[in-house]
Amino acid sequence: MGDRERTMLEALRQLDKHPSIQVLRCSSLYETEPVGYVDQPMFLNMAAAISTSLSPLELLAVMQRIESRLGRKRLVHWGPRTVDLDLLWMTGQNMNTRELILPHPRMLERAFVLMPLRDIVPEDEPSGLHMTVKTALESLEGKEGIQLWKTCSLHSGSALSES
Ligand SMILES: Nc1ncnc2c1ncn2[C@@H]1O[C@H](COP(=O)(O)OP(=O)(O)OP(=O)(O)O)[C@@H](O)[C@H]1O
Ligand SMILES: Nc1nc2c(c(=O)[nH]1)N=C(CO)CN2
Repeated sequence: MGDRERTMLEALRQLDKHPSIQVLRCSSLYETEPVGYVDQPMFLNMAAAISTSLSPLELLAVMQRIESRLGRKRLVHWGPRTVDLDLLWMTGQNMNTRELILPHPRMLERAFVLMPLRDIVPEDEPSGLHMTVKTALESLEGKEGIQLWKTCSLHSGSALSES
């Protein structure tokens, strides 16, 4: 909801500003048809690769603080929201607790996750997933509901900008 692109890039800037987080790569932005609860406007989705010394739960807490600072509102399950930050996976970390499941349990079913991920995950990168992002994407339907919105790149000095 709201200025989706601006909110998303601000979330990324706030992550990068954290002393223990560095945003390494970010995908293009994609406009995607809503999945799950379909009677709502299009989403913008993107993926970013970060490096961090934080534990998974510490990172999740940072992400949730950023969501609330940016005025996250969600009135309907899987419905419209201002911003939603999900942790997809962390190398070497598998967990299944009430607060955090890693890798994210629904990521391989979601073209709106896999298309942006494909931009930033090298094809041969061992991810800890049981299949590559490319294979998962090939086996999915519904990719037609996803359009490139804007390319996005990281520039030197960690200033995030679009082109
Ligand atoms: N990998 C994960 N990334 C983010 N949140 C997670 C993860 N695993 C479990 N959670 C928990 O899920 C809770 C609900 O998250 P949220 O409200 O963002 O769900 P959602 O984005 O609407 O749905 P979905 O999880 O299907 O994308 C969070 O409070 C968090 O504790
Ligand atoms: N297109 C799209 N649909 C969704 C999304 C999303 O990020 N993009 N997130 C959901 C729950 O997190 C539910 N449905």
